[in-house]
Amino acid sequence: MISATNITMQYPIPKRYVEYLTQPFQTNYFKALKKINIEIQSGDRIAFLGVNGAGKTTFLKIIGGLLYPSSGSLCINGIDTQKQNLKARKRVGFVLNEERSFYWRLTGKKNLLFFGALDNIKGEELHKKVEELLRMVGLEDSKDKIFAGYSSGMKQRLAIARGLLSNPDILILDEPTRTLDPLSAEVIGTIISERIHNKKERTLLIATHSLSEAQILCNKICFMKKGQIIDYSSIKSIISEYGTLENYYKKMMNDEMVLDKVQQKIVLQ
Ligand SMILES: Nc1ncnc2c1ncn2[C@@H]1O[C@H](COP(=O)(O)OP(=O)(O)OP(=O)(O)O)[C@@H](O)[C@H]1O
Repeated sequence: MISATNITMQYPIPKRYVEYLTQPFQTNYFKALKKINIEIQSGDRIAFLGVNGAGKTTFLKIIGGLLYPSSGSLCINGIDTQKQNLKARKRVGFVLNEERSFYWRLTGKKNLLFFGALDNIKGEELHKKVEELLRMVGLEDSKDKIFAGYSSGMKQRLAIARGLLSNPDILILDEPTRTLDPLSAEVIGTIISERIHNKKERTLLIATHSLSEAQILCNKICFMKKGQIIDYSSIKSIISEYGTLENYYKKMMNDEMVLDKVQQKIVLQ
């Protein structure tokens, strides 16, 4: 179980920008997360939705132990990610949507061997694990190609394999199909639903802007707005109330637009 209690995240604003802000907005910090409280049950598959800048990636990085919150606590199966960071991080695999962290001149297989060794997996066990993961993500025939020669879809599949090296209970995927064409996106979706979730009752946390991806891969929605969770519901209950995820999303967005207009009016008057 993942348990977040009063998680707040403040990013520093560089001094040179602060002087352009007018009172009452003049502050040295930007609050990206505001008192987040949530309990996520093991085995749940949750889509994090919300507009750009809502705080999804920041919150997922805190769950993954890649960022420490400014205040509050985050526990994974009772392990506090700040007090026992390494132990908690072992339970979580993180698939970021960026390629820079791989070694471009190494083959896909050698990249996985390198990251596996960093995870302290050794010898025969490491080789077996890497071969198994390459098969799982359908890269067994391209494992000896250098990473630079991979397509975006192949790079993303390798990133998923890397996220699974430590056999984590929780897999976090940040916009896993953002840069992919529809067919490559479908392949990733199939890998996630048929080979990753089904294999082990893994908890999946997926930040996405694709409602169809959310509906196919997940059973719950966590809707974020301006650093807060404004809704956490099962997709079943959303569909029975709103008919479609699109209607639900529009309702959430309309509320936001109405709120923004009200705030604009207040500022303008
Ligand atoms: N390292 C950072 N330093 C300063 N501000 C940051 C940093 N990272 C994120 N932010 C700010 O925090 C807010 C939340 O960002 P975050 O990336 O978590 O949102 P998001 O919901 O994942 O957005 P997107 O859908 O665009 O990925 C944004 O306003 C962003 O500009």
